[in-house]
Amino acid sequence: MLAIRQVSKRFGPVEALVDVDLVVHPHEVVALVGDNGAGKSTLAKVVSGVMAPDSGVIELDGEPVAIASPSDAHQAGIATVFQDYALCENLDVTANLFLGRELRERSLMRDGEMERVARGILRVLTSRIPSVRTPIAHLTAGQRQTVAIARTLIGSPRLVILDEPTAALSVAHTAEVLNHIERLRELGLGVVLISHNLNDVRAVSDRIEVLRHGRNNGSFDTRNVSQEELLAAITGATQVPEPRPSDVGR
Ligand SMILES: Nc1ncnc2c1ncn2[C@@H]1O[C@H](COP(=O)(O)OP(=O)(O)OP(=O)(O)O)[C@@H](O)[C@H]1O
Repeated sequence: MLAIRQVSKRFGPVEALVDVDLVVHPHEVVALVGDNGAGKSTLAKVVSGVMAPDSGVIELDGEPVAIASPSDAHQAGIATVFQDYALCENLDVTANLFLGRELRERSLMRDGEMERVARGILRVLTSRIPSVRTPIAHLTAGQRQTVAIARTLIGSPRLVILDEPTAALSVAHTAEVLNHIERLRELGLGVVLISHNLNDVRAVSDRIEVLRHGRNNGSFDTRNVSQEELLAAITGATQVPEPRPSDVGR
């Protein structure tokens, strides 16, 4: 569905991305991992139209597409949840889901219809948010992440990119968000999960792509990769053998 080919992006002397490739299929969760500064967020921003790459091609269904703005990405069916969630605290769940894309009939907002759709989306995600009329300010961090993910489903996306969705969450809320990611896959979407948490990545992804210093540094089937292989790809280290007892103190 999505293919990123040979994408590069530089910030002055910093090579944030160098000839990066990434492919995502429908019904697939691809985890994008790498150390701080590896280029993960830059790649997410390029695919979501927040910043333009210096070179490279983005293809959807095998056809090159120009994603020059977030609105282009939205039109192409690409939705992204960034780390700050970008929710309005004073507005309720429904208003946040439809922010800037409100359903209207002539000039009147179709509140009832928006509420119905909001409830439907939260049901699909098996969310535990009690009411779609609750203001965001009254929600837990986990529930806010749920709303941010639910918002991606307005407008029927094909690909959802989640940038560190569990970074600020408790164990229970993390489990809930991982469950939402599984639901997105069941719905047939492609998901790119950017995460530092290898437990989360292992729990929910089908494939793991490693970035290191802005370059591809390994592609693994989640079921078959060992923790050591993953860490070696992330850190760039080759396997260091354990010191033998006879070496200790030398
Ligand atoms: N707007 C910018 N201006 C200058 N340098 C930037 C900018 N955005 C990112 N960089 C640099 O590009 C490189 C890649 O950054 P990026 O944020 O994509 O990495 P990351 O893998 O997402 O890291 P983290 O896990 O810490 O979020 C880093 O060296 C970073 O300092």
